[in-house]
Amino acid sequence: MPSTRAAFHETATLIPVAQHLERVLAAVRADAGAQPAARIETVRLADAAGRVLAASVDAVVASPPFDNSAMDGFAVRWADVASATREAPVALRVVADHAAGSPDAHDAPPLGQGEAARIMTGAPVPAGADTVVPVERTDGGTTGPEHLVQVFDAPDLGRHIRRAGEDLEIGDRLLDAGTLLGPRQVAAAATAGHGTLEVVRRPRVSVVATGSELTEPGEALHPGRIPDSNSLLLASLVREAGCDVVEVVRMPDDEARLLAWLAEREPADAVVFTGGVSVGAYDIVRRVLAGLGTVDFVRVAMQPGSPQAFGRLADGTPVFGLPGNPVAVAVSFEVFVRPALLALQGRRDVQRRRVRATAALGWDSPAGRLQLMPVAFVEPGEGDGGDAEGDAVRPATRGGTGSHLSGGLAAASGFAIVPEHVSRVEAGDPVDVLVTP
Ligand SMILES: Nc1nc2c(c(=O)[nH]1)N[C@H]1C(S)=C(S)[C@@H](COP(=O)(O)OP(=O)(O)OC[C@H]3O[C@@H](n4cnc5c(N)ncnc54)[C@H](O)[C@@H]3O)O[C@H]1N2
Ligand code: MOO
Repeated sequence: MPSTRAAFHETATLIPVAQHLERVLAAVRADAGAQPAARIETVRLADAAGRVLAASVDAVVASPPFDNSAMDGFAVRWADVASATREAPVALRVVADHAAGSPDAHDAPPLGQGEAARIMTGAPVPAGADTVVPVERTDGGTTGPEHLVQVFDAPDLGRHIRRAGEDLEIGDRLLDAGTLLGPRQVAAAATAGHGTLEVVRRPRVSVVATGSELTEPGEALHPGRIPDSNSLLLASLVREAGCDVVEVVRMPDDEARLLAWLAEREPADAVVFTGGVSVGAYDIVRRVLAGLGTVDFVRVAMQPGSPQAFGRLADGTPVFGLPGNPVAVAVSFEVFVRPALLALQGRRDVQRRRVRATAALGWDSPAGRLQLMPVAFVEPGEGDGGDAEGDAVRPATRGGTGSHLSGGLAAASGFAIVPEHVSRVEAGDPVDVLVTP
């Protein structure tokens, strides 16, 4: 029977969350700075949403690229129509017709006195014209040999013309390196003249769940067994953080299996283990990785998710050892792994959005530890804090703080952050919430 004696030599020192995070971020930022060329690839704009920019992006064409009409109507010389009223309209000769996309306006002779050009929204404004009269302020123009338009009412000088470069001048900085590209950023890059962008190659991440009790989800449970939920959770969180999952492995608590996997694993930019990091007799991740001498096993002043491991495998790959309890895994990922995976991609802001909310129900928190409580947002009126201002939250798990209550994670929309010095959150107290998808 394996010994647990080593456990009794553990130091009980709790490391502050910020200190452990700093150590993790410093290590992965060093990796992100190494071999910059190998970390970059060029993608078409159509494939760029969800990627992180490797280099800043400047406008190579102006927006708009040329002066164009903001209205369907008539391009005019303002001085010709300044006096127009419904009672005394001004008649102009319609000498051209400019549709959006038509190159004609660029080459057309300048509008002369008493002349107008019919123009559609987005069409280039011809030389000589300084104002566009919307069609509603005219008789619409006549057809026939004498193309005339009656202007009933003059807009201000220069109205309804969208000037070249008023949105972006050539050379304007559009996006900074490290920006996560979404639909709006990709569309803006198209406007600014780009067809492709340089992005950071997606980090490749392996996920390994250890535990002899773990069973394929959906399969019949033999006595003592539970479904493996952590590997699914981690693989989808890894993808949500912009990475590719290269391997998802489930293995029993068997040192030989772990050593064999380490010897033949796929190359990766990071490896995330769950389970087997604590002081149990069968905690193989701890036994094997601690033996490498490059992985530290620590206790962080956090609840849940206190036991944490971080370091490097023999070939230098960063490795996380997260605890096995499912809520602890979800919290550990948010607090340490996700920021690290974003930093590996050169993202500057690696933290989730935080909102201030109100506790709808009270709960306990362990003094001396930062608590991350999975919470659900409650509808106004639901729960005790119904009259509180702003969003209200309640613990998502039915039983409170237990880190095995993974079913309750289904209701969570974030994690309330309870500071170390607080031992009880009362209904009505303000709490900061990390908002997660
Ligand atoms: N004597 C002590 N025992 C424990 C301590 C301690 O300080 N002293 N810490 C407890 C805390 S807190 C945590 S967290 C766990 C961490 O232990 P391990 O990382 O070694 O995790 P396991 O023992 O392998 O598993 C813990 C728990 O989680 C379940 N589990 C594991 N993997 C999965 C998975 N893939 N899917 C779903 N559930 C999983 C596992 O069955 C256990 O119930 O240690 C405490 N004990
Ligand atoms: O640290 Mo454990 O993660 O509380 O369950």
